[in-house]
Amino acid sequence: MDLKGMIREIQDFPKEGINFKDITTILKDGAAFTYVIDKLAAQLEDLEVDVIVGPEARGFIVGTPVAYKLGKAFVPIRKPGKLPAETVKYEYELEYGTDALEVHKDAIKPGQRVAILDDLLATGGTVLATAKLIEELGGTVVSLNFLIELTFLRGRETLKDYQVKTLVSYNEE
Ligand SMILES: O=P(O)(O)OC[C@H]1O[C@H](OP(=O)(O)OP(=O)(O)O)[C@H](O)[C@@H]1O
Ligand SMILES: Nc1ncnc2[nH]cnc12
Repeated sequence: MDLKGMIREIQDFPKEGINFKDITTILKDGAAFTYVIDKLAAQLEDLEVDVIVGPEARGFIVGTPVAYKLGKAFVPIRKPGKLPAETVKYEYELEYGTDALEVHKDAIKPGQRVAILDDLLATGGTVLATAKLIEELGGTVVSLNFLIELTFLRGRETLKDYQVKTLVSYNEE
């Protein structure tokens, strides 16, 4: 499956200088979407994962079907003010700005084994923040899995303490 050929690239979105990788062109193709979810799920088969965690919003798109396929729990990580119960918060930087993420305090039981899923690894800030939130709750992050990696942004260096797996990589903007 030529995933790279199916990912649409939009220059200067959401601001000048960013070459946006648009996965909606994969999502709207049932066979391609199924292929991606099956591949991401297969990477987790031997890791005895208890919980799949995904950051808003595109982490939900890849995380929830993988959790369903593996028969595992899903925990959403959300932008501030969206989760209704008591939360913990972590602030982080993105390729284009800064943001913060939250998780419910009771979302993870201490000792649970967690895989974090997202569509794209850029600087690694989003998923590092997600991993820190999980660890603050006592979870163990056993894998970070992405559809796309922008290698030139060196996210793997930010995430050097973790196992990182990706399906498609871009070596230059
Ligand atoms: O590795 P990083 O530099 O952190 O960048 C990657 C993150 O950026 C995008 O999300 P975005 O914050 O644009 O939010 P969205 O999923 O709601 O579109 C993407 O879905 C990743 O979560
Ligand atoms: N270049 C990019 N394309 C799509 N999503 C992103 N998130 C951060 N950088 C991105």
